[in-house]
Amino acid sequence: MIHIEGLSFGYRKTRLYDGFQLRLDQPGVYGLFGRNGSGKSTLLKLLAGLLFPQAGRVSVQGHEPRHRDPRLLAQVMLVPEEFHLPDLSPEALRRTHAAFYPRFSREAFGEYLDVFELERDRRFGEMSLGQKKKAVMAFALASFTPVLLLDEPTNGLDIVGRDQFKAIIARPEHRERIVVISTHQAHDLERILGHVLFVDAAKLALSAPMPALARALSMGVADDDAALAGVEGLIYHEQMGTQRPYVARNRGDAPGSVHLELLYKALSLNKAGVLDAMRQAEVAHV
Ligand SMILES: Nc1ncnc2c1ncn2[C@@H]1O[C@H](COP(=O)(O)OP(=O)(O)OP(=O)(O)O)[C@@H](O)[C@H]1O
Repeated sequence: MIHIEGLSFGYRKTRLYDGFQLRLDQPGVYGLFGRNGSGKSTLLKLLAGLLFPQAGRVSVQGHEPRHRDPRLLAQVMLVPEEFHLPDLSPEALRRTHAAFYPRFSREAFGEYLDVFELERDRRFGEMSLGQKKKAVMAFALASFTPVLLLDEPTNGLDIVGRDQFKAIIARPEHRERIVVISTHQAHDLERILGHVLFVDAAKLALSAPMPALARALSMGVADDDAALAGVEGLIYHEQMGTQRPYVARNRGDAPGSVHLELLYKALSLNKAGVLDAMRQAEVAHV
């Protein structure tokens, strides 16, 4: 469980969070979105106890991460966007670090390394950046911490690597975890996300399960301006040649399709329109 109440945090020159609230009570895969510099990585570090709130309370699995209680550290795994690894092999990493995570599965680690096509005994110093990232993610996934925080996990992975990552995270053994993924790769990850969080202007602008978004919003591509003019409840549209991808209110009973990249742009440029559609559809948000 993750509970944040009244969080304020800023760096010397940048105020990032002010009265920020967030509650994640259910297991699932949460996509954390926001513009560059909106504070996503900072939020993950606050949850992992690497940064401390200046006001308010952050609670993860019933502990305040700032105390860095070993009982919590065994339950939370953060894979930062940039990391430094000792020059070990994946197998040596397991031998030296798995003991910190009581639920770590040696068997799953081996399977994930196989999925990622990594050799257990090859040293990190001999691996490419993407291969190192896969090795660290295989370890993090196999740790089975109840809370898993991934900062831009697919950055630096090739197309096959992204698919491998999605295939692993969608496996049933991860269903009981809270997985928070900060990403700009909205389209890439939309099939595995169950819930969307959007951070904007020091607040949580949107927190909604994917099915709720599908009930409230309709997204598609109009062939031209005339077709776009026929779309009711238009919230956002853009131009791609003659085509007009759009986000509109879903006025029917059937759930619409959710394209996270379009939603991201709609939220960035017409947040009020999206939130209004959520209110009108009476689906939970924030
Ligand atoms: N150690 C630091 N010292 C001072 N300012 C920082 C520090 N780390 C981050 N910042 C600033 O805080 C803001 C938020 O940074 P953060 O990395 O959390 O954003 P982000 O949403 O993850 O960004 P991106 O999408 O670009 O990865 C940025 O303006 C950044 O310059």
